[in-house]
This record gives sequence, structure tokens and C-alpha cells, in this order.
Amino acid sequence: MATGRTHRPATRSRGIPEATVARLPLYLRALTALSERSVPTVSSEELAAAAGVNSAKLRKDFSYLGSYGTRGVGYDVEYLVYQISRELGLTQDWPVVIVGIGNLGAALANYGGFASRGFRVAALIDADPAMAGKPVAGIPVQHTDELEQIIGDNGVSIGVIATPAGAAQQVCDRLVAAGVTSILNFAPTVLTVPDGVDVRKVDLSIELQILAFHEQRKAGEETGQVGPEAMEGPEDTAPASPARPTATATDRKGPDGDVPAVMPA
Ligand SMILES: NC(=O)c1ccc[n+]([C@@H]2O[C@H](COP(=O)([O-])OP(=O)(O)OC[C@H]3O[C@@H](n4cnc5c(N)ncnc54)[C@H](O)[C@@H]3O)[C@@H](O)[C@H]2O)c1
Repeated sequence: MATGRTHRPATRSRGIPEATVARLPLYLRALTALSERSVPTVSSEELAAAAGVNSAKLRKDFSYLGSYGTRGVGYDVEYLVYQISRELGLTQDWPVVIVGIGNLGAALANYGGFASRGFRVAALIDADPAMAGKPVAGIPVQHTDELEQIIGDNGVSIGVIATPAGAAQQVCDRLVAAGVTSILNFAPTVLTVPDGVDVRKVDLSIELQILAFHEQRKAGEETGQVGPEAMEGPEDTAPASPARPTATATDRKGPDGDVPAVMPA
């Protein structure tokens, strides 16, 4: 059984704050779209709007990368794509295993966006013996008995858990013992991991609950019924909008120090 949990400093050793790291994928997504349209340069304002981030924050974030843009020209799109990809470690191939190949695991396995971002699905693992050998997204499912062997053979450091909640901790422990040091957890449970292991969790129902909160607030504003929380100031009363995220992943740390992986779009 794993003991301890992940504790990451707010600033990484190379001096890039976690909040900046959490925004880099948003910039990369916006920049990739520009690159696909062969747009050579972009201003901080344009890129900030496309990424849904405040432009002053964007300039500050890019200063950590040593990227300041050129006055009157803006940022070189291709170079920024390269710089951010390098910073995020995406210039190398990352083998990933998915454990739990039910509805969600199969959908993740079929998602083409992993491969295009440098994440190769090295193996699909499930505890159901009836699934062993059956192809999902062209990859034969392997039984959990082989988990340790698969991790070792493929040098896997990132594991995705899509099992029922009751199995997730045990799966996590086995992944970590086999050498996995980063876990993306879709199961609705809090995982305990040793120091040095990063856990990010994705829970779409939590995101929906946050949207429901804002919907309720907007409805209250329309009818003039403003709740006590709306008296706390403009920062707290503004509804979530794509152009103005209300929280970054690192702002919403879970009780165990793991971090929701879904960012405001
Ligand atoms: N985070 C989200 O937004 C989100 C969305 C949907 C589902 N979920 C969660 O994802 C998980 C999977 O959901 P689903 O609908 O795909 O369920 P599912 O029942 O279709 O699939 C679960 C799979 O896990 C396998 N499994 C069970 N125990 C295992 C173990 N110890 N080792 C390996 N495999 C094991 C089962 O054989 C099955 O194939 C659930 O925990 C669910 O709550 C999360």
C-alpha cells in the first residue's frame, strides 16, 4: 500500500510557477490552431483571447520561457509552439497505459488527440479475462496479471485509470510499484500516492456542477435575486466565460494535493 502523497511546490525547480504550467497547454492549443492556418505571428492580445487568458498574464507567463515577442510584430507562432512543447516535455514520445477498458477506457483509447500530442497508447489493461486479446482501437486488451511486465517492457511512466472507483487505489498502487510516476485518474475517488508521484484527476460531473452554480447565479441576477455570495465583490460574482476562466487547475487542488485536470476551455 502506498503511503504519503504528492506535494509539489507552487514553483517548479526551473522557476516556472505551477499556474503558468497549467496555462501552457491552453496557449499550445491556440497556437497549434494558428499554425495549422499558417499564421506566422500573433500579438499577445490575439493569443490571449484565443487561449481565454488575460493578456498581461500571458506576457508574464511567456517571460518565464524567455519569450518576449517583437514590438509591433508579436510572437513567432512556430517558435512558440516549439518552445512550449519543449517546456511541457512534448518533444519526446510518452508511452501511456490505460487501465479499465470499459465505456470510458475504450473511448479514451479511440481518442486520436493523444497520439497527435506525443502520447502513445502502449497498452490497454483490464481485469476482465473475457476481454483479454480483444482489440479496442486496434490494440489487443491485456489482462491485469501482465500489468507489471507491460510497464517495465514499455518504460511507461504515465498511467490512466478508468476503472470503477473501488478498484482505483489498488490499480494505482500496482502502477506506482511498477514504476509509473504520473497518474491521470478518471475514477471518482481520491488516490493516495507516495512523494514523487503526480496525480491529476478528471471529473466531468464536477465541471458540470460548477457550470450549474454559475447558471443558477446568472438566473438569480436576471430575476434580481442576488445571493449573499454575490455581495463579495466583482471577482467572485463574474460568471465563468471562455474569455475569462474563473480558476486554473492549480487553483482547485483536491484535498490530497492532486489536481483536477480539466481546465476552463
Ligand atoms: N471523470 C469523469 O468525468 C468520468 C466520466 C465517466 C466515467 N467516469 C468513471 O470512469 C470509470 C469507468 O467508467 P465506465 O463507464 O467506463 O465503467 P465500465 O464499467 O464500463 O468499465 C470499467 C472497466 O474497468 C474494469 N476493471 C474493474 N476492476 C478493474 C481492475 N482492478 N483492474 C483493471 N480493470 C478493472 C472492468 O472490467 C471494466 O471493463 C468509473 O469509475 C466512472 O465513474 C469518470
